[in-house]
Amino acid sequence: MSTPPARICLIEDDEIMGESLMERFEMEGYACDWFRTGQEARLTLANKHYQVAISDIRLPDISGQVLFEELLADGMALPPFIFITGFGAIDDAVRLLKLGAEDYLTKPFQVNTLLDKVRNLCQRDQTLPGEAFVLGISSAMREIEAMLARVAASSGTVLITGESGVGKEKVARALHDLRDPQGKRPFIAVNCGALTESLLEAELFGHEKGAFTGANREKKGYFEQAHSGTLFLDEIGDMPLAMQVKLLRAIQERAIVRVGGEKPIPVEIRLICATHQDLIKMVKLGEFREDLYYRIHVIHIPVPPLRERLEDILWLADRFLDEFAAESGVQHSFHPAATQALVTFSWPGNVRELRNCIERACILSANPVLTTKDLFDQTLSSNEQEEATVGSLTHHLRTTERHYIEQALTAHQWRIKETATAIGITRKNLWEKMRKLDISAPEENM
Ligand SMILES: Nc1ncnc2c1ncn2[C@@H]1O[C@H](COP(=O)(O)OP(=O)(O)OP(=O)(O)O)[C@@H](O)[C@H]1O
Repeated sequence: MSTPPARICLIEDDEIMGESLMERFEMEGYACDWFRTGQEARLTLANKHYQVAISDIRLPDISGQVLFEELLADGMALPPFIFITGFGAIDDAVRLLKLGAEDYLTKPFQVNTLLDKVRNLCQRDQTLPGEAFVLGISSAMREIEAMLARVAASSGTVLITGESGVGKEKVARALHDLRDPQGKRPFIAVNCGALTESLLEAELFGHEKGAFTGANREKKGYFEQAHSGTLFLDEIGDMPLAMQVKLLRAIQERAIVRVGGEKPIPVEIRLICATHQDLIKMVKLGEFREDLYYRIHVIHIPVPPLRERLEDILWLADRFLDEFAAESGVQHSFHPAATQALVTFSWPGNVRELRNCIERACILSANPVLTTKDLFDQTLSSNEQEEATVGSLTHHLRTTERHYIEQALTAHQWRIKETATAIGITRKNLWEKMRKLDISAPEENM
């Protein structure tokens, strides 16, 4: 798998400066997202992984310092920040370094100096352990990756659960690849729900010549084809009860008997099962064998739905853009409003739906910058729904800002001047925000 380019978040309102930096970064092989306002950058930083962020200190809507403080207060994992300060604003820069910024440059500066710093930070990020990000950047998917690394050495049966389209097969494939990085062993995927009972047995275990009408020659089943590698049984909950007994026997005995045959054939496989169904409930209803459930449940990996791991959305979306660019030769990108819409949509069909949505937009859009309409015109039935998703984002930001300001005020005993200084805004600005966000001091502080 080729390594994706290091990603830079550039926050700069000056058109000439922004454009020339962006061009230079792209020439040097980086992927760069350029934001003109702090608010736009904030939304994306919350949901996308960058190796470096570069921000001007003076932005039209918010100071770079306030933006940085707000991001820190949101408690998210931030990339290293390099600030660009005006001449003589050393005090600002020192304050930012104390807050945790990585570095600063004073205007005018040599672009090569900035590039050196960026290069060093990107190298540092790549050397971090466990940062290969095969499945996603959310903590949930990173935990799954860490778990796969632990499980890879064993041969225990793995059960992967999760809603349809969350990437269960992708997880199974990642586990297989960990065990077989050279790609020399087979990975056989079977959808148990797609085959009838009689077909399933012959497909899984194979058949001897003459076993049934039409069996003109002997045939190896999926178990034998997967020998020395991985057999992935998707939709295991759809497997008929009679087949479940046969599967259990094959797992216990590490051998199969072909349809029409008698001789057990030993098979050495890693078995991975997956389902979107609630197997425990099925066991209680007598629809799934309890003994098989315990046999395949040795290692359980639940994959959360996409709406519960928002950080993965834009990371995946960018991967899909790169994937389709490699096919079509046209590199699309997202308009900032489209980026917001991607994050706020609930994705009931999970990663599959996200991928389809981006693929469709890449094929149909005449413009390389994809808009919300390009992505969602067919998914959302009306403008009202679109407004509703954006509305919920506004609500989220308002709630976050309110919470942050209330916390800062409480920490400073509701003293306006101190709080305003601490969060890097003027007293007037703080009063305005309090009025806008409907924040008032508790009675004991009045
Ligand atoms: N981490 C990921 N990175 C890239 N693509 C992904 C990832 N996860 C899922 N996908 C893509 O999303 C689609 C659905 O993934 P997958 O088939 O693995 O889901 P699933 O949970 O097994 O679905 P189902 O329950 O329907 O079998 C596929 O096109 C897959 O390539």
